[in-house]
Amino acid sequence: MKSEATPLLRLEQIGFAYADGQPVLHGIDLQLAAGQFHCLLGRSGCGKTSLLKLAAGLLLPSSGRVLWRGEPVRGPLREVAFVFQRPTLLDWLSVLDNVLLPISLKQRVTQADRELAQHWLQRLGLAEQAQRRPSQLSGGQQSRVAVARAWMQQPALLCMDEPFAALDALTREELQQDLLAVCAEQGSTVLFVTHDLSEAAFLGDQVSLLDRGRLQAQLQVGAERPRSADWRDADSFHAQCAHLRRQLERTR
Ligand SMILES: Nc1ncnc2c1ncn2[C@@H]1O[C@H](COP(=O)(O)OP(=O)(O)OP(=O)(O)O)[C@@H](O)[C@H]1O
Repeated sequence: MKSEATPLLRLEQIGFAYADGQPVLHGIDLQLAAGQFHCLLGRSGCGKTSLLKLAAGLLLPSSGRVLWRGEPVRGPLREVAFVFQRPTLLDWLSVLDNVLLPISLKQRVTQADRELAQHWLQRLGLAEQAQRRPSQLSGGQQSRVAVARAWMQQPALLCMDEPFAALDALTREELQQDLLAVCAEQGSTVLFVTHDLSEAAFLGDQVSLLDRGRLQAQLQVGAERPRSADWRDADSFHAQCAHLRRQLERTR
């Protein structure tokens, strides 16, 4: 019998190598409880995306195991939604139909599905854009559509791979703020890849710092939720960033 304390996701001593045989990840232990926001932080090429794919069952480990609700993962997890750096929207569909895509690929779209999609578009400030094509939107708006589409799936875990990295600094901060607000409303569990330490400090409850495929440190971010935009100006936020920077500087 699984205890109440079974984490949603547990990675045990994960090692991974791609087909070319080069090891990419070594002995990673990580766990994620329901409702947590966990950031994977590290320099380019340290293995963040590979770890995210392993967590979602898109890759299988070479050694160790991934447990989802206490059960070994053997393939892609259906309860997981992904948001990538590029929004990957289909330009021959309207914004609304892009948001509905996870549903329309599986079954006939109902009126309730349309209402839910409209809800997410409205929640992310895109109500006016529903009938436009993705190419008619700004980069920030396209990222919002990708986030709305992920929420349509009502995922138990949201995996995000540098979703805001291509955006300008202010738009990125607005999206981070909106993401936190929706996560708080939904009680979402998020695994979020970034190489931006201030993004990790602002969003994460925990930050796992990766260095050349190894977990170098795991840090708790001591700030309470909800975190407002004002927190970015607070001494405690700057202290978190400075702490992460010192840890990151130890990596190469
Ligand atoms: N399909 C693949 N086949 C072989 N090696 C790969 C493949 N994908 C990634 N790698 C290698 O695995 C290592 C980790 O890559 P990964 O994309 O996980 O890092 P990352 O930290 O997400 O990088 P970035 O921040 O630049 O996106 C790199 O050395 C990369 O070259």
